Amino acid sequence: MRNEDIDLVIMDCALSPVQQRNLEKAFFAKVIDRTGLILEIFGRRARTREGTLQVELAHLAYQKSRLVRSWTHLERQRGGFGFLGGPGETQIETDRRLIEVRMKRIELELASVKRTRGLHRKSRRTVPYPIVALVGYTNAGKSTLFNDLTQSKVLAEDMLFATLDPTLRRVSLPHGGEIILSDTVGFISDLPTMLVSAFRATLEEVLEADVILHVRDIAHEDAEAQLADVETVLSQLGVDPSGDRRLLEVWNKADLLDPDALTAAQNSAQRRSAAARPVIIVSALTGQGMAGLREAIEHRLAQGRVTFDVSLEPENGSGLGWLYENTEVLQRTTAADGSTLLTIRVAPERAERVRRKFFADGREGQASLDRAS
Ligand SMILES: Nc1nc2c(ncn2[C@@H]2O[C@H](COP(=O)(O)OP(=O)(O)OP(=O)(O)O)[C@@H](O)[C@H]2O)c(=O)[nH]1
Ligand SMILES: [Mg+2]
Repeated sequence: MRNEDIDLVIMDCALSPVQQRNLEKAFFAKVIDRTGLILEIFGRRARTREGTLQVELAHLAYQKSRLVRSWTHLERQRGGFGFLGGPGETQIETDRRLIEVRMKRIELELASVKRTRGLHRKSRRTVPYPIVALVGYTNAGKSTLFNDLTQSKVLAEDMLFATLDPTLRRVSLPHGGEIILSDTVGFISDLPTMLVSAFRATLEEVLEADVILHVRDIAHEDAEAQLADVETVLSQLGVDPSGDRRLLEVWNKADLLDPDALTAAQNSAQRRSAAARPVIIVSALTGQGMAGLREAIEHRLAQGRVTFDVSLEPENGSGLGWLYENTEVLQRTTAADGSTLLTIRVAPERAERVRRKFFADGREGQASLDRAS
């Protein structure tokens, strides 16, 4: 190894600090493990305050876990004399406390950054745009898809974790509905749990989304394994991959499939969609299938939404304003007597407010539930 002029060895597994040290001695080169590498990449990609803080938190959690491990190792060496303590132990205890203090501080700062973002989200929520979140394995094409849908230029690169910070944009759907699309960090197999928890704040966007697009690189040789990995992370976050009705699978990079593979994919997508687990096949690069994706998002959002026909007195300007601000106005006409007739649509959780505000006399017959499925 010495002769090969190698500076860095990356092990695709987890290493204990002792293993790492022994390997460094043997290789005469710096050695890092899988988590160390992921942290390194994350550190380079972080752009926003939130991203930087999350990476730092993950780094500290990593360091702390390694202190614990070497501490038990020392314990074992000392056998039954642990109660005597020792210089090594004291040092490690101090280090650990210092790390904990810093982690606490970062968590507080993260909470405040997140609160500000939460406020933003809340003000966004009063504008009734549903949120559509992109999730998927790193390099699956989420950002490319995001750029196509939003006509913007978020960094999309053939590299791991090109996206680290959440990015939000507004998108218009074919029938005029608007959504907020959210691009986010990609997943990877064996994503260390400390990274998942450090990035929880970012990934929580996903939990609040109205539709979750799971973007898959369907041409990748490990497509099935990546599917399993992403579903594991989703479960860790509290999204049930097989039961959550908000999930839509997007099979991306269809342009890379040969005709036979494409036909096979189309057939299995059809079967899945018949079983109410819709799959949309696209190529974010060529644009193939993207119109279908937009429609599928729209369709999914319409599910469970309640449509009302509301009639407003001509002088009820505030009611009109409220409806435009809080609901999706599908149609508006003026009746002969000057009153305004509106057809509006709202998410199920808003339907009650509309009822109370405009149907106090209990004319429930005017609401109808969309049953598109
Ligand atoms: N051939 C082909 N390449 C694609 C397609 N979509 C994305 N790519 C390429 O795949 C690579 C990764 O795309 P990104 O959009 O950065 O992937 P991502 O999922 O955002 O990746 P991370 O942010 O790293 O998690 C880029 O080189 C894209 O050009 C597609 O439909 N077809
Ligand atoms: Mg990306």
